[in-house]
Amino acid sequence: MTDTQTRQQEQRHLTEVIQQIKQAEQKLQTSIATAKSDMQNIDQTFGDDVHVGLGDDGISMAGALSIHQQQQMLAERNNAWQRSQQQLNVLKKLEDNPYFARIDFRELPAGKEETIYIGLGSFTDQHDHFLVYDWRAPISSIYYDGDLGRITYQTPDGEQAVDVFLKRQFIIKHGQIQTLYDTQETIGDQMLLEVLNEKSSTKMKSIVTTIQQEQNQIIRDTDSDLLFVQGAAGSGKTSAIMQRVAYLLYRYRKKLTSGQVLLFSPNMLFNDYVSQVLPEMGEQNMVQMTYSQYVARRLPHLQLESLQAQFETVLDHQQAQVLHLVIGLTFFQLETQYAKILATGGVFFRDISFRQRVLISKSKIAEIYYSFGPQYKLGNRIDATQNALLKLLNQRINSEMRKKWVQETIQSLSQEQLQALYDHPDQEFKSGAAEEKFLARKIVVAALQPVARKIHRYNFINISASYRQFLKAIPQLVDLKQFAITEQQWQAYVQQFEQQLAQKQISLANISPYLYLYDLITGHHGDLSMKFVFVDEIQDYTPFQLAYLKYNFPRARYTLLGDLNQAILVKDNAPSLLHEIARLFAAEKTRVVQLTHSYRSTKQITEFTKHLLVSGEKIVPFNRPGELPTIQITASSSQLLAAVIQQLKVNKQSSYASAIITRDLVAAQQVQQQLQQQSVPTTLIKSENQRLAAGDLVIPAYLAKGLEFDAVIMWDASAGVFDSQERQLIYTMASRAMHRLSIFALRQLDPIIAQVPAQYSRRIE
Ligand SMILES: Nc1ncnc2c1ncn2[C@@H]1O[C@H](COP(=O)(O)OP(=O)(O)OP(=O)(O)O)[C@@H](O)[C@H]1O
Repeated sequence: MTDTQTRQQEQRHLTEVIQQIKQAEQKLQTSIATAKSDMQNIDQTFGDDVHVGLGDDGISMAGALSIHQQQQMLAERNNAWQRSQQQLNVLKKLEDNPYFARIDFRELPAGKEETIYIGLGSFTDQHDHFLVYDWRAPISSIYYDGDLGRITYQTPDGEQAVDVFLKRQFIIKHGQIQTLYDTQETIGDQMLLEVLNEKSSTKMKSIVTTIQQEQNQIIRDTDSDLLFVQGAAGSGKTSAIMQRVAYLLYRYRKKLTSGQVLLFSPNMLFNDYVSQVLPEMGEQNMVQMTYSQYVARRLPHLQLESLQAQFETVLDHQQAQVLHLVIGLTFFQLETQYAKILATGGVFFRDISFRQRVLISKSKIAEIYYSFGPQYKLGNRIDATQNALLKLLNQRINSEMRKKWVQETIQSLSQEQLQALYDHPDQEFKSGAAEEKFLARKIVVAALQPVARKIHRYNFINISASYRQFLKAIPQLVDLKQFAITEQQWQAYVQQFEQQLAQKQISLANISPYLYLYDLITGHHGDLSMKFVFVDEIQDYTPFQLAYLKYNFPRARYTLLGDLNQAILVKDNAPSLLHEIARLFAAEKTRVVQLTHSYRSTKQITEFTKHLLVSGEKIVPFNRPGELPTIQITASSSQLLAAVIQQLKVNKQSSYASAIITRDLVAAQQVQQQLQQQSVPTTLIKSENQRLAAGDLVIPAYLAKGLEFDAVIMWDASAGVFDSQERQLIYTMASRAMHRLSIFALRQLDPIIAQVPAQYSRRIE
């Protein structure tokens, strides 16, 4: 067959499939219309384009949504009508672009020839014959996993071998074939090149048509309890997460809901950035939050150190040593062991007060708590204490009823309020005294309600005193010398913690051990319903945090993704992180995957950025040609500004949106102001609670994490701006660029950038 004939034939097939899809759509629409009239309310509350946690009035709203709330919202949307609506949405997408690949194969040893088409979702005709296979169906993996010839894939009944003799890829737009390629390779480079050449957008896209073999391993892994993915910048880690969630929702449909999948993301901007990927694939978003949100939500009265402060805090050597202990796995284990000691002492309590009087004193509570024998576990002990306290509270009702305030309250009530207290109108009493007693009891019980609620919520535990006690006990629990810390240094740390707490502040390093102690005392078992937990940018987590996450979601399987070369918050700790995490999981259930290919940037940019690293040689650029990154060193600040303005213009001419990335927030604010004075409009991204805007941005490095831009302008990469520890920060900034990277410095270039061999960049004089 000639190329033209092939194309015509494929177009005919396409048109035929689209026709059938349209018919199916009509049918579904009719049945939805009927169901819809029954379910008006749900329709209004949970419209299909409500993305979880991302209301139109700003992302900050999502900050208030707890995991539980997000889960509920997702569950409620999971009703039959919503599912039909979802199906319809998938059909609408298929109508435009039903499939992106065709595979011809024969099942081995002796099957007959078959042709299948693969698309975003499955579609069958009236006879249940598959016209399009979902990309997540078992058979579809042969598209991603191998070349032509013998390939095996996993079916529910075990491994199946096939002989593949045609692999065809399509680019279809609005029902028309734009391009088709027959390919020998796993996924043709040409198709990938077309996709990667596209312009950036404020929302991440799905990569379903061009998933690479090494990425497919991650997406379809169902065996590991811990899947650890180390991948270079731009290697598709985040993309793989999104595809993996979609895959898991398909693979375990009916057993797994999107409310049982949780993604910890680096910041809220990132949540917004990835918010469209799953809906685009016809799936609901999973629960998403940042680690800070997760922990801070539990301590609303304390102020948690901000992302900016965390990034900008500079520690001296001694402080860093101490911190090293506090964020480590050893500390987690120490605390776990410490819980055993708590059965004999070390838990502190608060007085239970009522109307400015102590009702049950802390010493009384301690006496009750420690009256239970050693056989009581901490969780049981606190519950037994709670019961005893509630009983005591009950006993107080009678004596309280005789108090003056009760009489005064009764007298102050209006007739209406009084009536409301009776069990029913015209309630009879033996005597006036009996009636008075009845009313007094009602008043007292109502007034004690908040006290009972506090007891139910364990408000009688003094967690800060208990935690302080734990910190003070540390020198007895561990040999500080092993951590190169003196006892004095440790005391200084404890003192600093106390001072912060007195001001109602807590650092990110302390909040997790603080909460963990509370959990141990209360016997909190974590969220057993969460089945999959994803953590992106794992290099910015501490081993303690990861151990604590595992404690909180004990039944979940974990996918942890990161790039140890991009550790910008937890400096120094990255190399040992993998080692420490591995200790939390059984070795046979742990899988480590390395992604070495980098797709985001042009070959020239990746070649340049990998030389910023000490051992970046393992990074393999994708062969997408572009310009060399440029470096321009100016003699004065005004020249620097003028050069950047010029670069913005040049980028605009190439239809590139630019991101000016600065080292920190102060620099970003200054740049934006200077640009404003020159009437150059840019959007300053200064907080993670903002949304990404189209057009040119100014953004500090720690907020640019995980994002990408057509053109990156690295602002002020002059000597002295970055310290020698900030190689990874520079790498993160530069590796955000997809098509163009321009570096600007004042007078002298930063030494880390200066040591990149000259052939990888172009100097502009
Ligand atoms: N298989 C693929 N097909 C098409 N595009 C891809 C593929 N893999 C990755 N990309 C593209 O490469 C870019 C980088 O991907 P992604 O953001 O997932 O990488 P990452 O590893 O999370 O990067 P970083 O660690 O630097 O944030 C994105 O634009 C993504 O769409």
